[in-house]
Parts: sequence; structure tokens; C-alpha cells
Amino acid sequence: MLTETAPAKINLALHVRARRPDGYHDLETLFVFARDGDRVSLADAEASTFAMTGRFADVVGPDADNLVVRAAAAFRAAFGIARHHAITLDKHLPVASGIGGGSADAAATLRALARRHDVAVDDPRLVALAAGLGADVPACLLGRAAFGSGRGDALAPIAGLGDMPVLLVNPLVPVSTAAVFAGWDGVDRGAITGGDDTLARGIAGRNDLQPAAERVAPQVAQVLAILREQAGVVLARMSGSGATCFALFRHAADRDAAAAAVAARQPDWWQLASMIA
Ligand SMILES: C[C@](O)(CO)[C@H](O)COP(=O)(O)OP(=O)(O)OC[C@H]1O[C@@H](n2ccc(N)nc2=O)[C@H](O)[C@@H]1O
Ligand SMILES: Nc1ncnc2c1ncn2[C@@H]1O[C@H](COP(=O)(O)OP(=O)(O)OP(=O)(O)O)[C@@H](O)[C@H]1O
Repeated sequence: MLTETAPAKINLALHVRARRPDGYHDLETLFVFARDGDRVSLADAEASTFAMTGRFADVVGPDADNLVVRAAAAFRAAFGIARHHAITLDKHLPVASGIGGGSADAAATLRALARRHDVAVDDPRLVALAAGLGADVPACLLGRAAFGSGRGDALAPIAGLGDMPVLLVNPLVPVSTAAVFAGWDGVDRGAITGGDDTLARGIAGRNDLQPAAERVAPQVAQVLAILREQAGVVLARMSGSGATCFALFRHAADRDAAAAAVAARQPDWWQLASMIA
């Protein structure tokens, strides 16, 4: 059995630049990844099967639409694989939440299948498959800090944050990525600037989708207000199209104190205390 982690994706900054004729938007983003997330396991089998475990297993729609199933089918077709696999998704990340859950799962599935069938993880055919599954999937396949442009799928590696404590908080209101992009006001507020210091670039940046996300999920403002008043916060911002927000800390003790404070005030919100590599 092979197991791959599907780590939560975080957009340190997300600048939306223009609407495109194909229904997508040109954007610039700084992708980083937490150490924790979902898990995809794969074993050879007589027939193709798919099962889900974990807290959010019941929230995802029908199996045929699952990005894990779609990723496996696309891989088998592209590489001419006749062998079947039993795949299990252990679902811990909230669904439709801006931290790329489905994209991370698809990428972990591609990584597991690539390992099993001796395909290099940077094989251009694998990267093309990933882009076809979603704008975020190539970044999740790369799985390391990167500058993303175009739809978010033109990637250039950047320096990581070097083990920085992070707290992710979601008010458990699902937010549709398409609806949030549709609510963007169309104003280009400028490129992501700065040099080699990824954290400084992130801090100087913005998430241009936040106002539109707040119209769908007003709780985002509340999450950010609570995170920003915690001791030791270096940066608190919404990730992706929301509603998950992240807070970065220098010290794990500050992160853990913030997690306890959030849990005391909002016991029903989802949280993940992790590290950014
Ligand atoms: C907001 C981000 O999470 C930032 O990392 C991503 O850009 C979204 O990536 P994703 O969830 O993989 O997106 P997809 O599943 O490809 O697209 C969902 C929908 O979001 C909108 N979308 C997505 C990416 C993009 N650059 N422009 C868009 O307008 C489109 O309406 C699209 O139909
Ligand atoms: N394995 C999966 N996990 C979560 N959602 C999935 C999965 N497969 C398909 N989906 C569908 O994809 C949609 C988006 O879910 P996902 O959790 O990937 O969004 P997200 O966190 O907003 O991602 P992003 O940050 O890439 O926009 C949901 O409506 C969900 O039904």
C-alpha cells in the first residue's frame, strides 16, 4: 500500500489581474503548503474501488465527481494502465474552503500512481493531466513554495518559509470558487512585488478575493478579526477563494494559544494547527 499526504494549500497572497475570455482569471499568487491535510492510499486490486474516511468524508458529492476518481481515471487513460487500484481518501480538510482540498487530493492521487507505475513526478504528461483537473492541481503536484501566474498553473519555485507555525481556521461555511471569482470587482490592483523574501512579499501583498468571499460568507471578517488580535501573529489573511483564513506565527506556543482562544470563542469552527515548510 502506498500513502501520499495531500497537504493544505495556502495562498500567502492572491492578486487577481484580469478576467479572461475562457471564464478563468489571470492571477498572481504565492503558494505555500502546510505539513498536514488529507491522505490518499492506494493498493493494487482486482477492480477499481474508491472509499472515503475521515471527518469530512460525508460532505463530498458522488464518487464519480470526486477529484481522486477523476485523477485516477485520467492517469490510467494517459499512461495506458490496465491494472486496477483500491484507493482510499482520508478526508480531513473542509470542502470548498480555499485550501485546495480537492486539488490536493487529485495531486496526491497522481503522485501515488506515478510512484506505483514508475512515472517521474515532473513528467510533462503528468503536469498536463494535473492542469486539466483544476487550476490549483499543478501547484499541489509540485507541493513546494511557488509563484503562480496565468490561471495559477504557470509555476516558478520560490524560497519557502522554513518551518513557520500556522493556524488555519474555517467557519464551516462552504464557498464556491466560481461564485467568488464572479463577485470580483474587476479592478486590477497591481502585481505581487518584492524580491527573494517570500514572507515579506506575502505580507506586502493582498487577497483580492476577500471582499467577494465576505459577501458569500460574512463570517470571514469575523475569523480575520479574531486571528488578528492574537499575540504573536505575523500575518493573518484569507486563503484562495475562502472561507479558510490562516495566521502565521514565529513561535508554536503563540499558535497554540491562538488555537485555544479561537476554540473557546467559536467551538464549532474548524481548525488545523500545523507548520509551513
Ligand atoms: C482561488 C485559487 O484557489 C487560488 O489558488 C485557485 O485559483 C482556484 O483553483 P481551483 O479550485 O483548482 O479552480 P478550478 O476548479 O480550476 O476552477 C473553478 C472555477 O473558479 C474560477 N477560476 C479559477 C481559477 C482562476 N484562475 N480563475 C477563475 O476564474 C472559474 O470560474 C472556474 O470555473
Ligand atoms: N476529493 C475532494 N475533496 C473535496 N472536494 C471535492 C473533491 N472532489 C471533488 N470535490 C468537489 O470540488 C469542489 C471544490 O472543493 P475543494 O475543497 O477542492 O475547494 P477549495 O478548497 O475551494 O479549493 P481551491 O482552494 O482549490 O479553490 C467541491 O464542491 C467538491 O464537491
